Amino acid sequence: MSDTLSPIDTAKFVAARKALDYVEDGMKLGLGTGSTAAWMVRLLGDMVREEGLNIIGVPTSSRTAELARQQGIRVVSLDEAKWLDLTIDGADEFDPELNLIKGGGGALLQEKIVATASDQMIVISDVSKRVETLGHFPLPVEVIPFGWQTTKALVEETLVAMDVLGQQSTLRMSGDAAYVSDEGNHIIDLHLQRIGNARQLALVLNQIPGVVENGLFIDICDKVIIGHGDGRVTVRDIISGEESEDQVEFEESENIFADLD
Ligand SMILES: O=C(CO)[C@H](O)[C@H](O)COP(=O)(O)O
Repeated sequence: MSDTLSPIDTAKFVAARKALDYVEDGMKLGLGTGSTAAWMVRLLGDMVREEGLNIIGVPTSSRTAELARQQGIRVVSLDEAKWLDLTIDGADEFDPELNLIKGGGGALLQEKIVATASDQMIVISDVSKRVETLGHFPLPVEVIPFGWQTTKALVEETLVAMDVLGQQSTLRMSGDAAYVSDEGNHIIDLHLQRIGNARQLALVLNQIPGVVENGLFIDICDKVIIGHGDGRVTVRDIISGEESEDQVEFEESENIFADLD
């Protein structure tokens, strides 16, 4: 990877960096999954080492657990932590109400459980994920392997009955085999283009036998930190309605991307 950050990497980096302003000593933190969240975990590791913070992390995937441990962050299960102060995670899309599509990285089930068990969820994202209406990004639906083809057919029938635009669904693959989540499930991606009523769709999908969870996060996210390619961040809080802007300064020499795989 080049030593110079691309605008998209800069945007993700500054969003991740800004999120750490909300981390306090003694917090129990939900640690998200994906490239933006991975950079947040790396920066959090630096903070824990340099400032000696007493932080407990609950990862939302085996990948994040491994990274957090490598970074010297104390990792516990959600059952051990019970309730979290804050979860910081990425997203595939967010709308003006801060409803989200998540699960592009296949970790939506643990991500939703962890975010819901937190006092606050902050999403960190580059500006490209901001949409007026959710649905351009394929909506992931996690299903149990038993009878997954029947579940897929039922999901498609449901989309037709709800008159949702675009009713195609595909089984997510990992090479030649079906993708298997950390919980041993498969993922069906729904290619919808536009989700008119995300709240209703989220509820209806979870009524279908075989569906474990869907990637619509409704009323879960409290704040979004949007990174821009020039180092600016916009912070939007859904509860206060406030929006603020800041500039995150960093040296190219601290390019944490340079040693990523
Ligand atoms: O939901 C997720 C993983 O299941 C990720 O948060 C989402 O896919 C965004 O990833 P990235 O930060 O790499 O763009």
